[in-house]
Amino acid sequence: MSMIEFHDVQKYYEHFHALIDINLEIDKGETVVLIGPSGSGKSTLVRTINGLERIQAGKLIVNNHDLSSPNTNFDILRRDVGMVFQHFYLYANKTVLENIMLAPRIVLKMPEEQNRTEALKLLDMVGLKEKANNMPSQISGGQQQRVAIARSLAMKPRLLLFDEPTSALDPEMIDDVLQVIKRVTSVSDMTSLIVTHEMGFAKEVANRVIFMDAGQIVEDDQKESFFQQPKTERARKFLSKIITH
Ligand SMILES: Nc1ncnc2c1ncn2[C@@H]1O[C@H](COP(=O)(O)OP(=O)(O)OP(=O)(O)O)[C@@H](O)[C@H]1O
Repeated sequence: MSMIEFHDVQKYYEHFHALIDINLEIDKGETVVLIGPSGSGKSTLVRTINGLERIQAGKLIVNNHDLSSPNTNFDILRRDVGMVFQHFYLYANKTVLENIMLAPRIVLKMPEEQNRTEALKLLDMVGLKEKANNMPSQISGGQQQRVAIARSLAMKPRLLLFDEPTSALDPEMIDDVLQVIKRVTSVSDMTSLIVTHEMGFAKEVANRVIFMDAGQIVEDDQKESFFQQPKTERARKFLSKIITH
């Protein structure tokens, strides 16, 4: 069963053709990593999936919602589609625990006790239970990003999108966040699409790798084949330039 289907999708920013003939199908439960040079369209592609960017042509189906239709209800779509951004956007005037409990309380009308229990469980999962009553400004950037991940999970998304979740972090914070993402994507039956520049992480966590260049999907392959034998010269060049670890 598909979670995401792109059929001949085109996206323009004014006259700039940012996504060109995108055809892509991602099944429920897959963990897909999206890589490619800066400006190749990775963020744009991910942002079309929850309607932060609209497409101009083609068909885009996400969790059975047709995003190419003018009648799409994005509020309903976004209940099932979480997103973790480069910057964490926590509510600065609310505690870590309150940040996690807010959306389930308001959107899902979850009873308070259940909400608190589940939020604490999620904080435990991201290794931050002892920070529940701290304010976001009292924890590190890496810890804030782990709270943002817990906050997304609190809505029990079917699909979780990550847009360069570690690129705003100090190097020593990156590993903890990547380990949390790895844990989250391996224990649940959620579908995940992750834009990252961390190749070591992509090798560890992905089932499948999509490589974009200049607005197009150039390769779409199982992780092993992509990293061992990229099919195109563009992907070979990209892989030879980046530092792997
Ligand atoms: N709002 C916008 N208006 C006009 N052009 C845009 C807009 N957003 C992105 N672009 C352009 O679209 C192209 C793709 O951008 P996008 O951010 O999707 O690339 P990316 O692969 O995510 O890059 P990076 O790895 O640097 O984040 C770039 O050339 C960018 O300048």
